[in-house]
Amino acid sequence: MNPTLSELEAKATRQKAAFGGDAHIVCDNLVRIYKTEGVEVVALQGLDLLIDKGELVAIVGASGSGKSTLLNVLSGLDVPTAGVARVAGTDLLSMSARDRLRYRRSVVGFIWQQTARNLLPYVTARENVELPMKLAGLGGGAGARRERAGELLELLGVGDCANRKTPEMSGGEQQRVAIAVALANSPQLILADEPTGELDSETSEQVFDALRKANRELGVTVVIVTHDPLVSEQVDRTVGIRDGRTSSETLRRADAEGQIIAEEYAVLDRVGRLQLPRDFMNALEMERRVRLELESDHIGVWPAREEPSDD
Ligand SMILES: Nc1ncnc2c1ncn2[C@@H]1O[C@H](COP(=O)(O)OP(=O)(O)OP(=O)(O)O)[C@@H](O)[C@H]1O
Repeated sequence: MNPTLSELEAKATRQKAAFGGDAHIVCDNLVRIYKTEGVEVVALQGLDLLIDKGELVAIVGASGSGKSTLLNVLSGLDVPTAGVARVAGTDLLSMSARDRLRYRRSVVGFIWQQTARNLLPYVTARENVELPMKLAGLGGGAGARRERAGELLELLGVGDCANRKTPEMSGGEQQRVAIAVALANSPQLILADEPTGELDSETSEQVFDALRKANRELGVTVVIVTHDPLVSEQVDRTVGIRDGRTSSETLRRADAEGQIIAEEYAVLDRVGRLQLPRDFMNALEMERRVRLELESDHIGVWPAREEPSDD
């Protein structure tokens, strides 16, 4: 017997609910199209991504691949054109303006690459950290806010900068204070767009350590967009984005001797699409079509056979 319309609807709803389950971040077929002067740019082309609560994930990809667009969507700064984007159960497409403000103030914390964009220049580090609590009406009274700001600065190794104004700190110190600012309202998620981009390698390491500390000690989920191998090679999972889609994932784990083993995977979406690495395709001159063969434990991918020519 054919299923009724309501049975089909129930099935579709079940399938929709199943994707991502209770993952902390769910992006399902996410699309973001920018329109400027009649020209459309598809920055995200059906991106799928799941991140669990408490993960520390790096996002990498060539310039223009859509990394910042994704981060802007997750931070609530930008609204996607279509698809699903959900963080901690909050649907980022259907939020009211009021909910968006609340989301940006208390669910996510954001760190920009430009140190100057993260902090107010004319107040101290401690006052910078107190400010988001004050604006959100959180953190108790002035005394409690002051105490929390001090604790966060200590945790991130910049307790001695508490009474210094922004220009009186190094770039790395400013970024660590920026992490404290982002953590002020106890967010569930920290997003950082190239947080070590303007720093030398030693200072980058201190900033990355501060993010790792926030992740491990406070249990905050951390997503970092980066070109910095120091960051992308030290997280448990690195997600590669190509042409507005997740294309690869590198997972790292320690073996029995404590050596870190990194394995790179291509991402398979729900309808079976995957992106072959461009250098693999170039090496075998694969274009337009490939031949697939199902083996007992893998699928073989071969360049298409040469078409016999007429002459
Ligand atoms: N506000 C905008 N208006 C029009 N097009 C935009 C806008 N923002 C981004 N784009 C375009 O969307 C695409 C993705 O940009 P995005 O900034 O997300 O890439 P990215 O991977 O972060 O690059 P980069 O590493 O250079 O920062 C690019 O083609 C970019 O030109």
